[in-house]
Amino acid sequence: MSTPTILEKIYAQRAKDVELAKSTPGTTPADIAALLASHLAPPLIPLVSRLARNPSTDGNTPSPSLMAEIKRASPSKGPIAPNANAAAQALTYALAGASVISVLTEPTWFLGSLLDLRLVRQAIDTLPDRPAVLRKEFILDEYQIAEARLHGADTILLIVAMLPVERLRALYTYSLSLGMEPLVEVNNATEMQTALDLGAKVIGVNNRNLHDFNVDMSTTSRLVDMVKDRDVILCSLSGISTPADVQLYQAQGVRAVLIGEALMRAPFPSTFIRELLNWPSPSSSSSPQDSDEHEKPLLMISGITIIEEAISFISEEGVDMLGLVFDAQNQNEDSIIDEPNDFARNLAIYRRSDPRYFAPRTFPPSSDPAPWFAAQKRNLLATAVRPLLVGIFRNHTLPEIIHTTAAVKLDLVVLDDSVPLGWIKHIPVPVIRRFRAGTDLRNAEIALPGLHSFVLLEQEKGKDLSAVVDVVGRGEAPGWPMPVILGGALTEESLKEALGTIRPWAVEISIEEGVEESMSPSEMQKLIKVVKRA
Ligand SMILES: O=C(O)c1ccccc1NCC(=O)[C@H](O)[C@H](O)COP(=O)(O)O
Repeated sequence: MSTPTILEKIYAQRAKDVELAKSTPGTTPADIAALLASHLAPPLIPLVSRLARNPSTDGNTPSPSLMAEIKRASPSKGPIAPNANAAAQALTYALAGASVISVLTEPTWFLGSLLDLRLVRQAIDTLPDRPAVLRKEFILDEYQIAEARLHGADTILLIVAMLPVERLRALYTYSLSLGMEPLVEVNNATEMQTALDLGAKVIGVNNRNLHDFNVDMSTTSRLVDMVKDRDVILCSLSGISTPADVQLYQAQGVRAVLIGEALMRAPFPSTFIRELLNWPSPSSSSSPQDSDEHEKPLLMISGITIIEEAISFISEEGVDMLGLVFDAQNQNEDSIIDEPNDFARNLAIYRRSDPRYFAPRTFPPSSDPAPWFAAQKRNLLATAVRPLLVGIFRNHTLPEIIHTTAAVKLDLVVLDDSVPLGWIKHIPVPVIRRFRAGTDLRNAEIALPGLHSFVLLEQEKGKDLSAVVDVVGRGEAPGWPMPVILGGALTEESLKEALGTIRPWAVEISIEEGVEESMSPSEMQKLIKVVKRA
């Protein structure tokens, strides 16, 4: 009897692993099916269209898309990066422009897990154009496909060399039934024909022979002609580590490259990715308008409670956001909260007479990948409507907030950090969450993506800026400082210092009377000047 190859060994071990999982209470096939039927699998994105878009499709020969792999170890190389943080690595790949994150979930030889898959999905879930998540696995049973879907994969791998054709077809069909177009892996012309006969839309040629570990970079080149003029995305997998590898495949019509080891070993994966794929750095692809807007902070005047005051501020040039206070415990005649319909009527009349509200909408100049808060800021900066109406709610119930937001046609809502985070999903406009910078913010859910869109840090009288510096410095992702709106008790000096160091993207100046941070009209004018000159 011949010694089993590594692929045969992995197959045998995985078959045992699957049987064990299937017989474990809580993860039986019936359990997984019930969880899927309860809508517990997160939403999918389609692999084909995600792969077809890449960060540099402008040129005549578009760059291949990147499928970036999380690979702690391998049978051929042993440990590569055993202590890697799968979620952080995936976020880095995504922000560098990867179209797919490939997650090896095999535990024995690759040190992967379903937890890695789930964490990867979670880490990139709130990115505006997130990469697809691939469960890179030795799939031999429908059970593994259902597991993949439940844990957040958008696609799975099917290895032609490992499966009898009928099994391959059954698994392919099952994956499609769950909405996932698989990546079908081949290593020679016979396997390529099998993949084509299957109707696979995404075919990966593995340059590595999975029986003997031999890596032959011309494997992909030899099979390119078999997919010419077909509706197939051809990918090249394994052994890719230099720009020359990518350029050669690009010239041959390869549309995606899957890279594991070289990325896991790169000290600076983002830079490495840009060099490898010859992608421009994100800043140079942003338009001057974008960078100019980023430098100049927006001005938010808040604390307005009276209808006439609001209308007069709206007509004033230079105010970007207008904060209207709705305080359920402090109502008086003519206040906006008492007469939201009056305000909405007046506002509608005003808006009809103001050409700014009919200015053509501009769209974000750049579709560079960005994490949640940076993307929210970018989207807001792209809106032509100024001033944006911001409702500052105090002591209200959720239904009251929802009703008033609609009645007054608010663009944004400010909520205190004491308000339950869960409310945010139900409020129909983006939410600014206000935190007091004087309190201990280390465990506050400031940079939690996916709920509030913006963070307002309220400076307290007599305190230095260290708490704000800390929040900004910790950032929302590696290399991405946390964008903040700065408000509260600001002086000319502290504001100048903040604009130079923490660079808030907006400054809130409150004219509300009777609160600790209220200021005289002359103080307010001084602060406005500082913001406008920034
Ligand atoms: O990588 C191995 O040693 C290996 C051995 C046996 C079966 C599969 C194996 N790797 C899986 C892959 O296909 C690669 O992880 C993937 O293509 C990335 O390759 P690389 O860029 O060379 O890490």
